[in-house]
Amino acid sequence: MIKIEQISKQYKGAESFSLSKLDLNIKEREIFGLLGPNGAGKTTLISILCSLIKPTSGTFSINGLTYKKNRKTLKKQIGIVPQEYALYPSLTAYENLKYFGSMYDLHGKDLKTKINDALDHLGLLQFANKKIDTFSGGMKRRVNLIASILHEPRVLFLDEPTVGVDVQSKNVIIEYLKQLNAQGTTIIYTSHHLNEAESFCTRVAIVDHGKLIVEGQPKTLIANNDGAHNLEDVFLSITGKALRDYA
Ligand SMILES: Nc1ncnc2c1ncn2[C@@H]1O[C@H](COP(=O)(O)OP(=O)(O)OP(=O)(O)O)[C@@H](O)[C@H]1O
Repeated sequence: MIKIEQISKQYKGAESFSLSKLDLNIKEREIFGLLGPNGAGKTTLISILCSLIKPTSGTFSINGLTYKKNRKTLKKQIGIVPQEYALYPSLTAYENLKYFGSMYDLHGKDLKTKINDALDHLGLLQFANKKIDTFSGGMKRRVNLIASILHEPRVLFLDEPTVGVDVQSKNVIIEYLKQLNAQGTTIIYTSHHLNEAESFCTRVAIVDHGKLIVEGQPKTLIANNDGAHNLEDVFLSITGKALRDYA
């Protein structure tokens, strides 16, 4: 479904490549985890796949469609949950979602039902008419997620959807994503929560220094890595223990 061929990215003015000749295939209905240390290139790859930025070289297609030729069709088929909140703080949750829905030509009763259903599923219906700036981090993450799925995308990209949220919110988010996946949505997400990725993802890729290091089912990667008991052991054995600070 997603075919990535030899994607490289060098940001303007940067000395090195943030992605280097990366190849990857993601199948329909997968829950695919992009894992890697800080600065590995995960956000860069997701941003390219969502056409927020252009690759320096290489190509990709989603469902056989490319942004160059099929921009409008593709835009309707994908949903994006960015790392930063895309919400308007002085508007209510409902007003925010109405706005995002209208960007995908959703209006009236249909939109209202979709918004209320999603708010209900994510435990937010009673807060529908409260302003976003009164919401906790976990509540904002859940509204951010709803904003990206109202148009029922076939592929959903999420950049660290459970960062900075409590365990309760995290569980609700993961369960909702599993439900979307069971209904046919392909999910590609980045995370630093390796326990979460191990149980949530059908397949993961570990990237480091802009390169794909390994990919496979979590259980296969664990079995193939001597002495590894879980995905975190695999991750540390592949990426090492050195800190990855950058500024
Ligand atoms: N706009 C930019 N201009 C220049 N360099 C950038 C830019 N955005 C990212 N980079 C660099 O590209 C590399 C990959 O960054 P990226 O944000 O894709 O990593 P990441 O794996 O998502 O990291 P994190 O886990 O910290 O979010 C880093 O070295 C980063 O400094």
